[in-house]
Amino acid sequence: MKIAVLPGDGIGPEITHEAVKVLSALGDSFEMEMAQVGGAGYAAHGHPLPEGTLKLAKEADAVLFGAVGDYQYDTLERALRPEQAILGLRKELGLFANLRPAILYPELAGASTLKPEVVSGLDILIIRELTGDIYFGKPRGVRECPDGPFAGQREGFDTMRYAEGEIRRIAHVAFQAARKRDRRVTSVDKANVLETFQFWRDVVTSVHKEYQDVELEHMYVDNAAMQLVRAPKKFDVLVTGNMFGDILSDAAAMLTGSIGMLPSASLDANNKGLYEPSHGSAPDIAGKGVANPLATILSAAMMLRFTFGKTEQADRIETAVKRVLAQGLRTPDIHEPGSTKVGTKEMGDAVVAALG
Ligand SMILES: NC(=O)C1=CN([C@@H]2O[C@H](COP(=O)(O)OP(=O)(O)OC[C@H]3O[C@@H](n4cnc5c(N)ncnc54)[C@H](O)[C@@H]3O)[C@@H](O)[C@H]2O)C=CC1
Ligand SMILES: CC(C)CC(=O)C(=O)O
Ligand SMILES: [Mg+2]
Repeated sequence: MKIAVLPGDGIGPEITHEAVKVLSALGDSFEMEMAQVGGAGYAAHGHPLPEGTLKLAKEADAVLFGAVGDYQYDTLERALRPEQAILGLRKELGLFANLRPAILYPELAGASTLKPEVVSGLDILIIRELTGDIYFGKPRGVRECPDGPFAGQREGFDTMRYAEGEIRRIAHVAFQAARKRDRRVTSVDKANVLETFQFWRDVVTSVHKEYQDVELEHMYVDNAAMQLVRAPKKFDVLVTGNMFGDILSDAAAMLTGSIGMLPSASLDANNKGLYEPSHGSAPDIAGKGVANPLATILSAAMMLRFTFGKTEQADRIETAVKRVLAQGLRTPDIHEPGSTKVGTKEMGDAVVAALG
């Protein structure tokens, strides 16, 4: 059981350290090897995804990832920016299915920015396609605008595209996940405007024929964004493209109390995966010891469940997280009167102590 640990930038090293601590406390024999990635990879090796890091990620059974990105690298040419590391890993490892469960722990009902009755009992699963869409489509760039009122000026452009097979495989993931839950899938698109997403809707509808025991509804992304804050509990499984999923999952994170609570699993066709919190490197709080490590710790639990099939160990971590929340421990991102404020390390220590 080899795990490649890639802490990355900003709060990445702090939160990953806590997740490693929790994994090490389980009493299993994981082989964990660390490597630099993102801005740290660029600083050490001149590339955000150094060859050795990619090799390690490919050889390992799973990857535990922190986050990448820092303002100081924002002016580098795009190919060298830290974010290319996570995009490159997703593509190189074929991690097309991103599972982002948004669960509101009862102890945090008062911490959400939404009213408790809107969010209490929330348990939805956002499934985001992760290796296609406008994030990867080519051509892209800045060129001379060929026509129209701005002809001759510079224009920026990207390409949105999805191949049928890409849509089919993520639709299968969504329907199969729904079978283990409430058997309802909402496919989110923008079929009223975009060719790519009319095609998405048609293909999802066709895959649905194999899953007649699962209810399928289609929803435009603007409405989905509204429904997520109006009545989020109406959703069960939400499946969507790379960009819409990126945006909607950050919005869903706030239903759970904080972006620091939302874990994720990025899986290939064989459940080999990369596990990372849904948030970024949070440079604004990096190095202060206040980042919430729970999304990363819960991502490690997802790793045990999906890649290693260690359900009991995954349950142990999730139960420990519930226990520390029940003890009233909160990192500062979660505003709750009467709670006990702790830092990143104290939260990690508390989870270890609560493993039982
Ligand atoms: N997978 C990845 O590695 C991702 C990397 N990024 C990168 O991260 C950098 C910062 O991006 P932002 O847009 O600011 O998004 P972000 O998710 O890093 O931060 C947004 C806000 O949430 C807070 N936050 C995030 N995680 C937290 C945690 N665990 N505990 C407490 N507070 C937390 C931050 O302090 C900030 O106020 C950029 O360079 C961006 O490209 C962004 C998203 C994903
Ligand atoms: C840095 C981006 C490429 C990724 C992102 O925002 C995400 O995966 O949520
Ligand atoms: Mg994002």
